[in-house]
Amino acid sequence: MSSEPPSDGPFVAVNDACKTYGTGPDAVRALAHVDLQVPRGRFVSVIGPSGCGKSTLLRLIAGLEAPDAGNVRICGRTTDEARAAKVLGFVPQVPALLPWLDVLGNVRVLEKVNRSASRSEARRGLASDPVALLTRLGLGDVLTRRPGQLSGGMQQRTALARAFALEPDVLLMDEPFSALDEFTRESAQLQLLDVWQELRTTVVFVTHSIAEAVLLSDTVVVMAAAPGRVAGVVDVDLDRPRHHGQLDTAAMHEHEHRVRALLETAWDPVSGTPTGREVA
Ligand SMILES: Nc1ncnc2c1ncn2[C@@H]1O[C@H](COP(=O)(O)OP(=O)(O)OP(=O)(O)O)[C@@H](O)[C@H]1O
Repeated sequence: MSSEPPSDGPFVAVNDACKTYGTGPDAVRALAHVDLQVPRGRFVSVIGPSGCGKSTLLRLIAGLEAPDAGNVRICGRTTDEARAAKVLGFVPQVPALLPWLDVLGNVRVLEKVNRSASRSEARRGLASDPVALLTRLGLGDVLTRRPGQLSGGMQQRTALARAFALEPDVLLMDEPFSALDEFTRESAQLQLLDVWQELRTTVVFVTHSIAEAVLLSDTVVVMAAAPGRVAGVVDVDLDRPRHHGQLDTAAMHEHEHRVRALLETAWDPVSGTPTGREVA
């Protein structure tokens, strides 16, 4: 089966997806009629208050859970078909590294079993060279260290390298930098941008950070809670390649302001509760 997407249409499409956990008075509407379209090669972030359904949305795209209504298509396929074709990669909040393997071993371990068949035939530059990939992510000096000998930032960058090395068509990331301190986080963002700029993998990235979402993304999808829904979308037309020098520019602040304004339409930042206002 070819991994090439249809020439038209989005690469990742979430169509009118609904997901409710539980029943009766305890039911939680985690997602209510959510639509999301991600074109090929785009970096899309999903941001929103705690409990608005970001992780649920990612799990639906990953095929780890099924929507109650609506559907998800990856490159025209169902999520089951996409998983069978190994076109989906996932970077969780907590990196799941194998403690008995060193950094290089952790990146190489899944290569043969998990790389999608189409990719095995056409391995591409950076992703096909684990040492080069790890070096670009700032890990060239720690290739032989085990996870227990790494900082949290190093562990997460190893997990990123492993995900990119599998050359997924779609890479899903669930707050991969949330546990890192600000300084470590900034350098991890830059290294991610550097690798992504070359590989241009289609990414859906969940974050709580407005600055991170704007810096990394082509598009920021803002979600609201109770029920989980899309409050609005902000396209980020800042030049690429991106760099931290852009963080303190008027253009960056303007985009951040638009994301924050959307967040505030559906979430009261003082009480931390949903306003209940639906956003057009
Ligand atoms: N397996 C589950 N069973 C019951 N309720 C769930 C389950 N998973 C998620 N929920 C509920 O669904 C809602 C959305 O959860 P989800 O984890 O997707 O939100 P989130 O936006 O990712 O939150 P956070 O930013 O805190 O990680 C929450 O109210 C959560 O409590």
